[in-house]
Formats: sequence, structure tokens, C-alpha cells
Amino acid sequence: MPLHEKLESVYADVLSRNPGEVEFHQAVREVLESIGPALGKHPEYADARIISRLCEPERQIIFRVPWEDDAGGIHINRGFRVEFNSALGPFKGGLRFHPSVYLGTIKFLGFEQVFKNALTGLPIGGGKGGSDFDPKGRSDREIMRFCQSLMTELYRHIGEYTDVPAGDIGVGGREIGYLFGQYKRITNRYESGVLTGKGLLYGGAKVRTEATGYGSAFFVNEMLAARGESFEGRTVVVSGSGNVAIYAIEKVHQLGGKVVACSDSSGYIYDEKGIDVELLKEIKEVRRERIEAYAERVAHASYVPDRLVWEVPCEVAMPCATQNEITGKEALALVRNGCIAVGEGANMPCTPEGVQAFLDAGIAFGPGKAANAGGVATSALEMQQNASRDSWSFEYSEQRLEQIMKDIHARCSETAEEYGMPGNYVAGSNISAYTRVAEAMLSLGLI
Ligand SMILES: NC(=O)C1=CN([C@@H]2O[C@H](COP(=O)(O)OP(=O)(O)OC[C@H]3O[C@@H](n4cnc5c(N)ncnc54)[C@H](O)[C@@H]3O)[C@@H](O)[C@H]2O)C=CC1
Ligand SMILES: O=C(O)CCC(=O)C(=O)O
Repeated sequence: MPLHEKLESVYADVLSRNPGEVEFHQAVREVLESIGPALGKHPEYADARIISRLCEPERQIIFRVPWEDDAGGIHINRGFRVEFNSALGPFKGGLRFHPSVYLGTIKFLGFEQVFKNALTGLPIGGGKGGSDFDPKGRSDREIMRFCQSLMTELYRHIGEYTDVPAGDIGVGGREIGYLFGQYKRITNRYESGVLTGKGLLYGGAKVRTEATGYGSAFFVNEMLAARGESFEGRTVVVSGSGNVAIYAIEKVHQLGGKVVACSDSSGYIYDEKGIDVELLKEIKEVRRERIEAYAERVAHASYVPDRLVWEVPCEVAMPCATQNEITGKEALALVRNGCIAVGEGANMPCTPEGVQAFLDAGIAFGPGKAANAGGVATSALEMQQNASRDSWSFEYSEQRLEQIMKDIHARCSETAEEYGMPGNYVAGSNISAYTRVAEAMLSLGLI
């Protein structure tokens, strides 16, 4: 069977085995469209049916999470952990708490995580989990009870050598603390390496909080440098105002750029003088308010409700909120407005049409698997510190992160060159990550 027919048949199989999971289909399709050249060079991968095995998670766990609200009302949510691939190391990936979460969300994220983690060069496999729980408007106590209930089932499936969750949308330091506390209580083990993103007083690593955002900015900086450009004096727009967005903004400012707009799901703020990151942290991390509060406190800033931040002209765009937030329409508007680089801080924030519009326009496009890998890479550094009962300085940890992002950039661009697609980081990241996982899977036998 010709190669393209083999890949089409893998995709048809994924569609029929995973009905209705559209985000998962989208993530698989993107990889299948990239890896043809690698399969052409390595027929042994097709013979061993590596890609078909990669599309089937090693294990999928779905469970009930009952919890009680402050008024005594009983709620039942659904918990998930999809342990996708452990050829390179223990399953590793975050937990997402958001009402839109269903199995297809977790599978798309887990699938992407396998490739992202391979790109870091560190010994971590890929997995993802979460729940359809909506943390919005819930008290601290309610969040704690929910986390405890989730861990009361999840603890059986995770461990420092098995599966190591961390945060994602709706899961930050507070939630990881409650989850770790319950794990410790149930197992009677101070197993620091079972979760990452922990607080600094109980086994957390410096720079993990900042890592995804900082890493994305470092990656974009590398893409710009490869074209003889830099952040200096550039106008930047970031979507979201959560963990990834806040620290992407902070690092872009340190690298000489100016972020003039960021958003949440209700609208965006515009500040022509550049977003005040300390104020943003206060609003989002401490008070947990809506983004609108920024414009209420800064006289020269404005709040634009119910609109997408991509209408603001910029030279660099960094989507750091959620999946499929840049469609072909937004991508074309960005290109028309003079955008020269896009770095995906979020997972799969651009639709296939969005990605194609950027590639067609010849602008630098850094896919999430590469651009946002700094978070999970720093989680792997947290695991290293936990294993050796050590704690590194902020400066050393940040240097490690920067070097890892430079190495990922080099790996993607060298692979793209090698396969005759210079500057195409989509092809470079998919082929490079796929090859690494495929080689490990071949060595481990039929698993
Ligand atoms: N936290 C981490 O270390 C990593 C996160 N990511 C990805 O980065 C993205 C953001 O995650 P976090 O910052 O951790 O989550 P978070 O919960 O801290 O922040 C999410 C932000 O996105 C905004 N948002 C959600 N839906 C939106 C929409 N429809 N329109 C506009 N804004 C929207 C929220 O208002 C919030 O500001 C996600 O795609 C996540 O998978 C990727 C790698 C690592
Ligand atoms: O740090 C981790 O293990 C997870 C990060 C994550 O969920 C991601 O890279 O999307």
C-alpha cells in the first residue's frame, strides 16, 4: 500500500475508534500530515505499526468525583487520566479543570504531550488528565474538597515511576497543594516526585510557575533571531491572562518587547504603554478577578468586551489561552496587520486553517509542542530535584530552561532542514519527536 494510503487508513481507524472526539482527531491529523517523510526514510516504523500504536493510549481511566459544596449540595463530576505513552519515561502531563472537558479533550492533550515531552530530550512519557469540574466562583474550601475527592481515586494510578500529573487550565499551585496533601494522607508517603508544580515549601521547583510562559518567549526569541530579528521594540499581543500568559508577558518585556493586550474568556484589555504585569498578577493570581478589573484600575487602559484580542495590530502574537482560538479568519487578520511571528503558548490554539495561513504567509510559526514545552521540561527538572532531595537556585533553573528551549528550537529547525522544509517548525517538531518515540518503541519490543 502506498504511504499516503497507509496514513489515510490510520486516520480512518482513529475516526472510527474514537467517535465524536474532534479535538483528538485534529491533533492526530496534524501529526499524520507531517510524518510521511520520516516513514519514507524509515520503513521499519510502518512495519512495526508505530503510528497506529501511538494513536491508542496505553490506558484510559474515567471515574466519578462526588463532592459537597458549602451549602451541603451534592455534585458529581467526571475525572479522567489518559496514560498515553510511556516509551520514554513515566507518563507526564497536567490536569485540566474546566466544564468543557470530556474524554476527547484529554486525549488530544495527552497525544500532543507525548510529542512535546519527546522534544524536551528529557526522560518523560506523555499523559493528561482532568475533570469537567468548573472552579469559577467556587470557594477555597469547595476547591479543596473537590481536589481531595479526585485524588481519592487518582492516587491508585499515579506515582513517581508511573505517572506524574501537574497543572493545566484551572489547576495551579493551590490545587496541586490540595492534591499532594491528599495523596500524602492516603498513601502515608512523602513522595515528592508524584506531582509537579508544587509549592516551594514542599518540594516545588523554582521557575516552574514561570516556565511555560518564559519558555514560550525564549522560543519565539530564537525564531526571531534565526531571521535576524528580535523582540526589541516589537508590539506583542498575548491571549489569556492565566499562568502561561502572565509569565509570557513578563519575559517578553524583559526581552525588550511590549505586550499591549491580553484577554480572558469575556473580552480583552488594551494598554498602549504595555501591560503592567505586577498589577495583572495581583488581579489574576491573588484576587482571582476578571480581566476587566485591570481597565478599572488603569486610567489609560481600555476593556473591550466580547471581542477577540487578535483584532489588535501586532508584530508578534502569542496565543496562551485555549485550543482553537485562532481560526483562518483571525490568522489572516494578524498577517494583514503585519504580524511576523506566532508562538503557541497554549496547546493547539490555532486551527489547521490558522496554521496554514501563517505558513503560507511565510511568517515564523512555533507550534505548541515546541514553543510551550518549557513547562513540562521544568517539571522534569522538578522531578530531578525531588529524586536527589535538592533545590536549585532561580538563576540556575532559568538558565537550564533557556538552554532547553534553545535546544528544542535547534532540534526542530535542523530536522526541518534535513527533510527539505527549512523554517517549518510544524514539520520539524512532529518528525523529530515522532522519530525519538518510534526508536524507543522499537527498542522496547511489541508493547
Ligand atoms: N500551565 C502550564 O504549565 C501549561 C499550560 N499549557 C497550555 O496553556 C494554556 C493556558 O493554560 P494555563 O495558563 O495554565 O491556564 P490558566 O487556567 O492559568 O489560564 C487560562 C486562561 O485562558 C483564558 N481562557 C480560557 N478560555 C478562553 C477563551 N475561550 N477565550 C479567551 N481566554 C480564555 C482564561 O480566562 C485564563 O486567563 C492551555 O492551553 C494549556 O493547556 C501548555 C503547557 C504547559
Ligand atoms: O508540567 C507538566 O507535567 C504538564 C504541563 C502540561 O500540561 C503541558 O505541557 O501541556
